[in-house]
Amino acid sequence: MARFVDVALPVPLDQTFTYLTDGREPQVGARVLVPFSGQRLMGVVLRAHDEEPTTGFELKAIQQVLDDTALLPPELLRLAHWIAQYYVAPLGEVLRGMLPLSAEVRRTWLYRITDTGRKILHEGAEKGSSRRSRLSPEDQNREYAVLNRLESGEPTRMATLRSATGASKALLEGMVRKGWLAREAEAAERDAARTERVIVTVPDVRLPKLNDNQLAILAEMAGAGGELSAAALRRNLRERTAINADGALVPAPIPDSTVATLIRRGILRAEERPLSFHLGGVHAPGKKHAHEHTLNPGQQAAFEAIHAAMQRAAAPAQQPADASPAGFAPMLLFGVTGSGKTAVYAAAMRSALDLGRSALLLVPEIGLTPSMAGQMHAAFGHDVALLHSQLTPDERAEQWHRIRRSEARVIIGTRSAVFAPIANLGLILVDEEHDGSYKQEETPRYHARDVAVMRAKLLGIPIVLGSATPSLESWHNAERNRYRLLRMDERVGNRPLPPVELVDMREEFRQTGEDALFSRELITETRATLNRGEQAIILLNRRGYSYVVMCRSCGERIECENCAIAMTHHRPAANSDLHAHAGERLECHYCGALRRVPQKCPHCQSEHLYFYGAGSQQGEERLQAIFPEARIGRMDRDTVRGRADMEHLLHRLHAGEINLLVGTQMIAKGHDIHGVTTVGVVGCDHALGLPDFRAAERVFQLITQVSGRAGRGDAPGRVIVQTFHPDHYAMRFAAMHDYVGFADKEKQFRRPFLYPPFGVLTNVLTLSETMGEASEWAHRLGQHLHSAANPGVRVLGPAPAPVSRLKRIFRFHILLKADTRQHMQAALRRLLHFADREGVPRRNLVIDVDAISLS
Ligand SMILES: Nc1ncnc2c1ncn2[C@@H]1O[C@H](COP(=O)(O)OP(=O)(O)OP(=O)(O)O)[C@@H](O)[C@H]1O
Ligand SMILES: [Zn+2]
Repeated sequence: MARFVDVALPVPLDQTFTYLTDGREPQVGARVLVPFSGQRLMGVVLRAHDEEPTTGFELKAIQQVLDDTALLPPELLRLAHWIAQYYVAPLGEVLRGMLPLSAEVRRTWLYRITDTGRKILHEGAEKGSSRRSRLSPEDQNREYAVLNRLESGEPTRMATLRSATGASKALLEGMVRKGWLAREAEAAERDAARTERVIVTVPDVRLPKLNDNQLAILAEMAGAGGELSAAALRRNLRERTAINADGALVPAPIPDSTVATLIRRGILRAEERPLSFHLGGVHAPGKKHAHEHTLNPGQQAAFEAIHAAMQRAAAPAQQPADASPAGFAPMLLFGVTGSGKTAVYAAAMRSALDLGRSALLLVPEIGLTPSMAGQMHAAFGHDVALLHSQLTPDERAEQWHRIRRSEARVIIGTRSAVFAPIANLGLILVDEEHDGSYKQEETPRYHARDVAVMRAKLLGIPIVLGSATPSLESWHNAERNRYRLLRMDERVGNRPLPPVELVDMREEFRQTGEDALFSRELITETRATLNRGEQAIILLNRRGYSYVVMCRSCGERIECENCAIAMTHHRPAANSDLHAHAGERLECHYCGALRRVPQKCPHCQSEHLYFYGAGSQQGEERLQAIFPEARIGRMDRDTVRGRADMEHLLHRLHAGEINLLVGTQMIAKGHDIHGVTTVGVVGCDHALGLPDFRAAERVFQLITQVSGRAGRGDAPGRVIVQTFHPDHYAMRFAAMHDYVGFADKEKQFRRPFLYPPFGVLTNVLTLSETMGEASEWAHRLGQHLHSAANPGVRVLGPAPAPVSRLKRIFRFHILLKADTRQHMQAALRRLLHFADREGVPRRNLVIDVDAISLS
């Protein structure tokens, strides 16, 4: 037995820690609790050995072994090592990110009867309890009760046994010592029974005479496909609106008791379902699910390429324990908006299952695209597990263990699902691979898309990155044949991509003399759309009412007290009890700070405060004034706080209850609403001016994606983009639906400056509560970087970060660009050593490899 174990701990130090095993040798990959500078920390065992450490410190012993077997399989341990190396992140922090949350540490015991136990039970049954025992007769009876209870062989939880038999924990442990029972740890069993109430329309009932409210409920249920969680239904009924005799939209709530009446009359039915299986029911009535389509030739070709790659990967039999990268097959599925990528994903995952493998689908944010999870649920039923950030720690643990026990073989999740402990993984899909939410913005600062590629490589399996607007990084890889390019250039059903018109807002001003928010063109087109009974979407990519509050006298903007960020003005919400922050206020969108709208300028006491820059809230108000008859909905962080809000909004859109939608970039995310024919883009220009080399790429992506929402049904679509920079190449190529043209142009700008994908980028930040310290550290690191021999590395800065203060922390940064990853990693290791020597605390240093946000 090994005397020592090396443990990775979640502390910002790039090393592991050695502990004495004290006779309890945990498996590599198991979790342990250990003492660490006065605390008890959970760590993961990486190595067991007999090499006496030479540090001279007195070694401590592990306090508790939490898992009998490795919680993380070797595959994920290898991935963790890669991440720690690649992102220059402490291994313990990487591992912590891989495991379900610490709620998991509370574990339960399962007891099982042994052969000895069975023998005792049978002897007792024959002879009565005549054995010699030090126990009281009551306790002896309890022991028999326990054995009886376990006789079937089913492992049973301690709590269940205790309440069923009255046995104490000590009594059970005594039985384990005598060898009558075996005990094993099982952390997740306790959550298996979590359920929720779902309301279902009973099919084929003859309807009795119903009143208006009852009919409205049935319509609501039909709109949701005949099935809705009780909570969602209750909420939809509470917030229901109707059009009154004057044509105005008025609140028309329906009491919950009406649902109960319908259940009593056998028209609806309530069912208890395991919680994890309600995956979002937003689906337009009559619309087919992704897996129900017969693939068109473009989809079929993409599918066949993926299928063939899976078959090749499956060929060598020794996976995954001895994975060779032979089956690794990265593919970029470049399919225009509305080309039907979801159906390709569904078909590919189906064939992974047919080959006896599991499949992982990563999505940017489940809350924003509930229909993706819903589609996969429709296709794969209870084979699906969901992992996303809105789960409670217990729910998360439950899903995690379902996956680990291979009860779910189709795993859908956001960023951290890339670490799901999936056995026999055969395919990884990354939807909307360009999406910024795949990047984790705290330690370990990994990019889930890139980690997914590495996981596929370590396992030797295919991976598909899908997008209508691939990141330049992925595109570059496809161009250099590192990724196989699969293209779908056509929309399904031969639908055309919508024509995009750029409206020059400078010209608009010259002609009208007015600084209008909406151009005449957009208003005319929107009116025509609404009159035709179609739907329109307008993007206003800032939330709130006005995003700048400025003093006319001194010119100062009102900034957040905690952050170097202008505050946004919010007006009271119309139906204010729905929102956490009602009332008129200023809000910081970085730290959430609120303050009252001041009467006077805080700097010069002038009373002339000026509010400008329309956000989505103001957009909604102005649109309502222009189109009083329109049924307007708003989609932004103020109206959509969770998945239920999003589902509710989408549901009303599909049902046509909303015919004009205004919102932030949330409206651009993958929604497939067939009635939308017109899309307007207002005020995207500011993003072009941001100090970030990806600004043009982001604007191109946003315009292309939001344009992609138009014309997905039978009627053709049309897009109107208002801009002050109609000649900017991001605008021009987006208007022409020319991704390749955009990428070529963009590369010309990036290549000479060694920006990704031509170079490797790292943003190094120093953080401190005092400006002096942050600045001084940055300058010392800067000096080191400028003077050290770091071949192939260019250094920009130090300088205050674009957001120079965030949540009261001052921020300086240095940008590093390198020709190769090796050069970058060498420079970063040297930098960390230097920082360590100079006493710059690791906590105050951010090393953001492949940084996505430079602010
Ligand atoms: N073979 C097919 N025939 C007809 N319709 C199809 C077919 N495949 C998919 N569809 C439908 O086409 C629409 C668009 O599909 P989907 O949402 O998957 O597009 P997408 O490629 O993901 O687009 P985006 O990038 O804009 O999200 C959906 O309504 C889907 O049901
Ligand atoms: Zn703030």
